[in-house]
Amino acid sequence: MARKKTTTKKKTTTKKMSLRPSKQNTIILGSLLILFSMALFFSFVSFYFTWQDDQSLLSEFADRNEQAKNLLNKFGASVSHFFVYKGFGLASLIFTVLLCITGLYLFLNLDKKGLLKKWIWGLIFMIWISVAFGFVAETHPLLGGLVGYEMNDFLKDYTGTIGVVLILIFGLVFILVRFFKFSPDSMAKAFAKGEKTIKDSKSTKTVKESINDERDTPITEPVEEKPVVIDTYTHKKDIPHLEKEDNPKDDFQVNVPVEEEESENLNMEVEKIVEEKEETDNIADKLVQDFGEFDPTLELGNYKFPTIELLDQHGSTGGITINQEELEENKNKIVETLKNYKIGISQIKATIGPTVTLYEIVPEAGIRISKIKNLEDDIALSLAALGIRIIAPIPGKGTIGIEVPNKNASIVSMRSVIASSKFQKAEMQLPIAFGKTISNETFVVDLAKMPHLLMAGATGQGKSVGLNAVLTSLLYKKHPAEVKFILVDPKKVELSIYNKIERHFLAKLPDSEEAIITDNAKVINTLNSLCIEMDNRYELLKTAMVRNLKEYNAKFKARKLNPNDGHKYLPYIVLVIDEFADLIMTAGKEVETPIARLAQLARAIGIHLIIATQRPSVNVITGIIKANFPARIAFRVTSKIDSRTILDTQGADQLIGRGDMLYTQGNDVTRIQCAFVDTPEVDKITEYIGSQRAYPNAHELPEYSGEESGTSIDYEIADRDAMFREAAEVIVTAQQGSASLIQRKLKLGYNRAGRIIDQLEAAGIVGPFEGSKARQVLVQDLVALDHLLSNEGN
Ligand SMILES: Nc1ncnc2c1ncn2[C@@H]1O[C@H](COP(=O)(O)OP(=O)(O)OP(=O)(O)O)[C@@H](O)[C@H]1O
Repeated sequence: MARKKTTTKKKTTTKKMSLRPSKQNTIILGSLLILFSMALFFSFVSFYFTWQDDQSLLSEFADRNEQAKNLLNKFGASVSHFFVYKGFGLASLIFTVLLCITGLYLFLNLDKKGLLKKWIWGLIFMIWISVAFGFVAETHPLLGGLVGYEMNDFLKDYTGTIGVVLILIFGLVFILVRFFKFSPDSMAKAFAKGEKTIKDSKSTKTVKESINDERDTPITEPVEEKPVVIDTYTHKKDIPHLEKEDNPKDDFQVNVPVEEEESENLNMEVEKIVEEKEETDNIADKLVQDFGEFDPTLELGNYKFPTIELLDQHGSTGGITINQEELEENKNKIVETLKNYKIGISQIKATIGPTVTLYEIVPEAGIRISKIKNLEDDIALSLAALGIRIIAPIPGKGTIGIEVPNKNASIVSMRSVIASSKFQKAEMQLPIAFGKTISNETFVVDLAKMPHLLMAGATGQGKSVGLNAVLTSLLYKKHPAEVKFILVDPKKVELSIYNKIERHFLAKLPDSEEAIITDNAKVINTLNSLCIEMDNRYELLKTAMVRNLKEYNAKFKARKLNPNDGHKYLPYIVLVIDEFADLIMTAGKEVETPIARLAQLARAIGIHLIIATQRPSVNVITGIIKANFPARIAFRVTSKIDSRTILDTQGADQLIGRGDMLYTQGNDVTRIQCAFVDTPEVDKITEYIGSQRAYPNAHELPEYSGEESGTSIDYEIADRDAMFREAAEVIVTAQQGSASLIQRKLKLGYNRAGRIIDQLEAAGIVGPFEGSKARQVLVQDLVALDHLLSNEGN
């Protein structure tokens, strides 16, 4: 086992390395090219002075006793012989320059767009120069090199001397026009400029003289006042106007066009200077250009999403069968019952859902709504049906709704909701298809928006199926890189089917064997670890200057965040706790506090909680939990009080069970028939996913050393936390040794409060860890504490 683990770890590191090499390797390659080009340059230059002496050594390269005079010894002599003598002669130096430029581009990681152009022009220069030298200095082979000599010879054989001259002139013209951008115009301008600058120096003198001589007022005015006006406008446009109007003299007019021409030329140069691209954003652009956006799914690139065929139809063919007689009968009974109570109906309409039919009635004018509401039980009695719910009035409509269960409820299969286009096309971060509403519409919500979910209902009413529907929805929509689950299952059997996808979708503490947590003590550690993960994620978001996980991941994908600074793609984490009541009964505040903290703060950083409970009593669903779980689902409960505890309103007590549920995310309550997914189906899905290539391990949560690990630590007095004394006073005053108390009173983080508790234990102020109970406080009062602490140093 251990062996297996190490090899897999190695694999991941090599994989990670391979993502980064380009940047480091280009720097190395760049410096290598620069140094190599320098070596070539020195070799070539010194070759001109030493080639005669070294020529005899060329054939004795391997002989160590022989030494060449070239600055780079035999290497220099050989390479230069090849490049200079047998190659391009003096023009070979251009090659070293090109090599050096390439090295610099790589070393400084510059945009390599212009590099190819430089090489093409460099080679054209090399050929032209070597041919030119070959032509003018035929007897000096080192100037033109063998290439120059041979090409010259070749051309001469076919075109004669004049032909070679013409070809060389054409080459020169080509280079001047295309590379140096020479044109007859620009040459003429350059000449004119030369002349004018000479003239300028003369003319400024004459202007000054002429100012003094003749026109005093028209010239002194603009000279003194106008510059102030000019300052507020662009110089280029205003100066000419003023000067032209006021000074029709030739001397002034000459100055103006010269300036304009200069600015034209300057404009040309300005266009070339486009060197702003040095920000991280643009580096990111380049990275995105080079490698594309970061793809978090790449590590499991071949991952196949589960297919719809893995899910059963459960006998439902999608349509709902409702008996027309039943409809008519129910309508008549409703109308009659209401008539008995002197409530007239002006209109009635039925909407058939999978389990219930909604009869919408519009009462006659003047009828009080509360009257109908009070008749709920009577209507139920006359319809002889359980689970009647009256919605008076239906929010957003001017009608009163009466929900009557269908005699033959149809099952809403998970398959039908997963296959629905509403779910398939859902552009949500964490889409969940719960089931179908009363009007037979697939109900899809985004867990990321909820942002946490509380599920409650009496036993056997469909909670576990509901949890499976949530998890299945996510498995059908999300890649293993995008979401991780932490599953807490005190019943040990409900969620164990998800073990198969441990290395794909589950997250766990570093040292734990099982990914699915069944032990309540471990839940505390996991929750605290999640709190650390939350703090870490907030830190990452802060440095990335984004507000939530979505923006963070988008920025990371666009390669704007450097993995070397600790940034990484952050998957959503969904914590599912089945049987929360059990947990809160055994661990109490120790779970409630981290859960509340996570629920309050974790929404922005992609940690979402789903807690399910059988016992919806107030000591389980406490105020603090309720306040932080706006999205709630109630399956059937046994009493109105339970319904109120979950939903803050009654109604859940009138559900018919078997997945009939009420969903609220604030004010509105929606009745939904939960989609049914059976254990064998989930089994097939997890099998399908589990048989595919997985990550080496389950996603690791940050390490959390619980309070129990600190029992034997002997803390030095000097190492104590700055808040140690305050914490000791809080604990002694309250006579309750718990980290969460310190945390609350002193507003400290988990880790710090935990450390202080350890230090208090080491100082003998509190007793050892006692599981879910608070530690015993060993100091009676503040006087005793003072005494203890002041005697400590002695
Ligand atoms: N959406 C549904 N559609 C049809 N039948 C359902 C649905 N949900 C639950 N049932 C039926 O109710 C039974 C009990 O459901 P489930 O196991 O989810 O209940 P539970 O609330 O989790 O119970 P417990 O709390 O005891 O675990 C299921 O075996 C199934 O037959």
